[in-house]
Amino acid sequence: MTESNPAPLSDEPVAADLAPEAAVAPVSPADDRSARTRQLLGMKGAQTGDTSIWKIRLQLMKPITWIPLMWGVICGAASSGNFRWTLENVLISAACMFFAGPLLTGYTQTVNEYYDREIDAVNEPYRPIPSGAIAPSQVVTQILVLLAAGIAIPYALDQWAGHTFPTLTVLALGGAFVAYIYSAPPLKLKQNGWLGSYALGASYIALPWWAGHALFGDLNATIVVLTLFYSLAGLGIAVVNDFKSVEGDRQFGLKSLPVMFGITTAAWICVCMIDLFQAGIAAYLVSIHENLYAAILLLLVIPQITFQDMYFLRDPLKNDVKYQASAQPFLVLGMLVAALALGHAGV
Ligand SMILES: C/C(=C\COP(=O)(O)OP(=O)(O)O)CCC[C@H](C)CCC[C@H](C)CCCC(C)C
Repeated sequence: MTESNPAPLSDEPVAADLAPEAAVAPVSPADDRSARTRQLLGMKGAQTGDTSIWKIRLQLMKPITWIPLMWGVICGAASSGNFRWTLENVLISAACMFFAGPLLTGYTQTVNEYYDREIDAVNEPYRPIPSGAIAPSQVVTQILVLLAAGIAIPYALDQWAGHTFPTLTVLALGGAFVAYIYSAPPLKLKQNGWLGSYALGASYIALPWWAGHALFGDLNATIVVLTLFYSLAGLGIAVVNDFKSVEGDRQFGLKSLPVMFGITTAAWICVCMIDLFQAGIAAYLVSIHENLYAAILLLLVIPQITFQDMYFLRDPLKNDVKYQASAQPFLVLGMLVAALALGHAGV
């Protein structure tokens, strides 16, 4: 069975029997605690065996992945140049972060888990659907609830902002659509390494940025183009995520960059994209005379290059998670620096 020709969508738990070893391996109490936390956050190295349906539902939504989207909203609010520290603005921003993170990213991840259940039975059999912890029909209900709430809140925020054109609602609908075609057949963008990774990078950097910007200011073409450019660095980050599943991806015909180019070349493509596109944003900041912000952004790229050299390029398969944990804080801080510069320049 290949990814391009996926299994019929039955209501049966997919593959508890494909991964019996995951359920019986003995673990120490410390390992057990860590595995449970990883399970709840939706991280690699989790364990099976949780019986609470709410914990399983949360695990499907991968809370760890909400953070970049929530951060993107903050960047957008900063780049609008209009954010003021009032209680109302803080609550409104929190509502925007809530729909971008828990609701729509939660929806995205749940859709992804649903359509990936066959391949996950090979790559990560401890995940909720392949381990049999939740039935696919329950997952579909979860997807619909998250989607409905993830559209209702931006609609309310459009009313608050007095938008004549419902920008936030349209962004949410567009994001939900991209999320769907990313994971679901027939398009399944993730099958194509370039397209899928760019969709992911843009959705994690540009879309929430646009939402935060539109909430407090006017979303204009310059911000749209710049953030789409920034998303090419996000593409590099997205590819880092593909090294862990290279064997299963190859087996299921998914053309991720590591599958297409091999581990070493793909790792170099990753780091070049991450570094060069951040540097490109810094160059733009210089061009609009935001030199201090540009210098800070470039300084934040240096530790990322260091971690690429120390961890990622030496062994991308072993050090992918370690690299992300070490380098990503600098990348996301750089996003905020760029956003503040744009807000300061009144772009
Ligand atoms: C499902 C996603 C990544 C997981 O991909 P993959 O299956 O390759 O990796 P795993 O093996 O680790 O599962 C993320 C896909 C993102 C998607 C293209 C679009 C996201 C849309 C946003 C959530 C919408 C935000 C809207 C906005 C207005 C804030």
